[in-house]
Amino acid sequence: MPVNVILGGAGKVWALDAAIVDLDGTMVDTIGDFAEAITRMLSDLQLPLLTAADIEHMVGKGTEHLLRLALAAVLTSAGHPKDGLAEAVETLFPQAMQRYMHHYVAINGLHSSVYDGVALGLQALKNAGLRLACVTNKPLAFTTPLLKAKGLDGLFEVVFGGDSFERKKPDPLPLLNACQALGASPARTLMIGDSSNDAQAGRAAGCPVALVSYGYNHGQPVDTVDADGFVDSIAQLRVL
Ligand SMILES: O=C(O)COP(=O)(O)O
Ligand SMILES: [Mg+2]
Repeated sequence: MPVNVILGGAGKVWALDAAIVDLDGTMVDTIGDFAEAITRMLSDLQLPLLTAADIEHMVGKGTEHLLRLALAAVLTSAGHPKDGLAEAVETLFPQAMQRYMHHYVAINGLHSSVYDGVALGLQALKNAGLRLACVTNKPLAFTTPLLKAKGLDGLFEVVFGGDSFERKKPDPLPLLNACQALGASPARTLMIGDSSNDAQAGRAAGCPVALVSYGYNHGQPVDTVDADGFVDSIAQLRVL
């Protein structure tokens, strides 16, 4: 029996069997973790530092993308011309990645917190009969311990990271694989995320999409993103 869920205030009712939930910016505010690991990495490379606000705009498309944007920003601020910037980023990239991974594992979860309504809202969806998966672009080695540290691991039947498959969100592949793992059809699996990245992946997979209003969305207002509903808290996804 599908579960009827309303996506937001005036939202339409969706008959659902499952939900896929994004991690960074949707369940956990992890900007503090990203900022700490990037600061330590940039210090190791003796490069200028970035603010947490700068970093917030760069999160959501996986670690490689984040590090390339961070390196390009600091090289530019240090006066590097646009010409040859991409090559300079690639030269620094392997060492940046090595230092970043080293630091992130040490601080994972220490500078981050679960958003209001996440545990309550997801538990209500699960109690109503929805099967839950977590699909994030965060590396799986950081995802599993973070979910556990924040007491969210027991909610999910399956958890996939940015390195679990050949392609990451916004590609639909991780969502389609999650639907398959849950034995649910995409049309009856809700994608819950915070960004256009999640919405695009959801649309391409054929999943309905609900976005939270408080996440990162690459520094853009989230209400302009094509989605089926918007909520200020996951607890606002109401089961009928
Ligand atoms: O880009 C990341 O590392 C994480 O992003 P996500 O959890 O929002 O998918
Ligand atoms: Mg996100």
